[in-house]
Formats: sequence, structure tokens, C-alpha cells
Amino acid sequence: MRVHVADHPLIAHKLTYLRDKRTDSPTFRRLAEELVTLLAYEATREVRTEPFEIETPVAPTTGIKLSTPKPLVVPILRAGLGMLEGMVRLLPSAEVGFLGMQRNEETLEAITYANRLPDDLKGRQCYVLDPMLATGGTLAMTIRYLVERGADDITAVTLLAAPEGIKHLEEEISDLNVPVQLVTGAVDERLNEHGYIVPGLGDAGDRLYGLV
Ligand SMILES: O=P(O)(O)OC[C@H]1O[C@H](OP(=O)(O)OP(=O)(O)O)[C@H](O)[C@@H]1O
Ligand SMILES: O=c1cc[nH]c(=O)[nH]1
Ligand SMILES: [Mg+2]
Repeated sequence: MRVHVADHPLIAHKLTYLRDKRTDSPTFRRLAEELVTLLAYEATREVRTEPFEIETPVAPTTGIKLSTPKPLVVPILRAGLGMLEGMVRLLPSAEVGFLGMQRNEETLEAITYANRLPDDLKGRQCYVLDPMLATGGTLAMTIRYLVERGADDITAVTLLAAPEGIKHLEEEISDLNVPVQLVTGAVDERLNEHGYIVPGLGDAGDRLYGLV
């Protein structure tokens, strides 16, 4: 798995306000959206394109356009929804599939409670959105599932990641014969005994949408 940590002062600035416990939900939502647009620029560096003939008012020329099948964006509910608008702003022609996953806060195992994806992902480039890579269990399950369904190129975009989670994810998907890359805004220090990222930002879903 290729790991790209976005290193940009604007990303670090926005992440700092996102982490701050005084930041309210509306501001948190706006910052998450802005951050994902910056990360999406990096995440889509290898989006597939094909030549496209056009004429400018001055001369014919060959440009490029996104190839078909179109990329698929998969936000992982709930918290991944907070990244969707920022991503499709940059990739407006992408299709969007949904996975609802919840981590059991005692066992830290994820379960899937909702699934709305195209039947066949063969040949699709997939962009998975989830703000937090903590133990890595949620993303490992997601990536394995997308590959089973035919995805052949996967990029996970997260706002924060824990070093232990990146390592665990790499181990869990090491047998897959599909390129996987992770683009993240930062790699934090560690996980605490409750599986939370330190310093992190707390529970991303709760901070976006309130306690459920
Ligand atoms: O790397 P992991 O240890 O698997 O943890 C990360 C997951 O935990 C959070 O979701 P949560 O289960 O809190 O659901 P929510 O988005 O509905 O709040 C987060 O959004 C990730 O999906
Ligand atoms: O720190 C964490 C870990 C898992 N999920 C979150 O929302 N935050
Ligand atoms: Mg949560």
C-alpha cells in the first residue's frame, strides 16, 4: 500500500481547527469539506483519462477527459458523508456508492449495516472516504469487500490516521492483487486504550452530526 501524507500548511491549519474541541458542528462540517477538496487533488493524481479531441476558437487540439467507467466514490457512513461534497466537487462525474459501517466500541470490530453499491465494480477506480483510520479494521473490511466485487484500483482518503492502524491495514490487505493507496491529512502519534486516535479529533461522526 502506498501511503501519501499530505504536507501542506493549509491542510495543517484546517486540521488544527478541526481538532480543537471548541469547534462547533457547522464549522467542523465546513472544515472537513474544505480539507477533502485539498486531499482529493492529491488522491486523484492518477485518475484514469483518455485523449479527447476538441477545437478551441483558434485551433484543433487534443486534450484529455476522464475515462469510462467513471470513478466510484464510496463514503463510509456516517462520518464519511462529511467528506462527500468536497470530493464530488472535484470529481463531478463520479458515481457514488454507500457503505454503512459501525465500529463496536468495546471489541473495536466493524460491522456493515448498509450497502448500496453498483453490482459489478470490475475495472472501477474507487475512492473510499472515511475521516478516521484508527485500528484500520473498517478500511480493511471495506477494501477487501470492494476487491471481491471487482474493484481494481482503490484509494482511501482519510483526514487522520494512526500508525498502528496503517500497519494493521497493510497486513490485512497484503494478499490482495490490487493497487491500494492511502492519502491522509496527517499521521498522528498513536491509539489510546479505547482505540481513539491521539491527539486525533475525538469521534468524527459525533462531531459532524451529534451523538446518536
Ligand atoms: O479504524 P477503525 O478502528 O475501524 O475506526 C475507524 C472508524 O470509526 C469511525 O466510525 P464509527 O464506527 O464511529 O461510525 P460513525 O461514522 O457512524 O460515527 C470512523 O468514521 C471510521 O469508520
Ligand atoms: O479517534 C477515533 C477513532 C475512531 N473513530 C473516530 O471517530 N475517532
Ligand atoms: Mg463514530
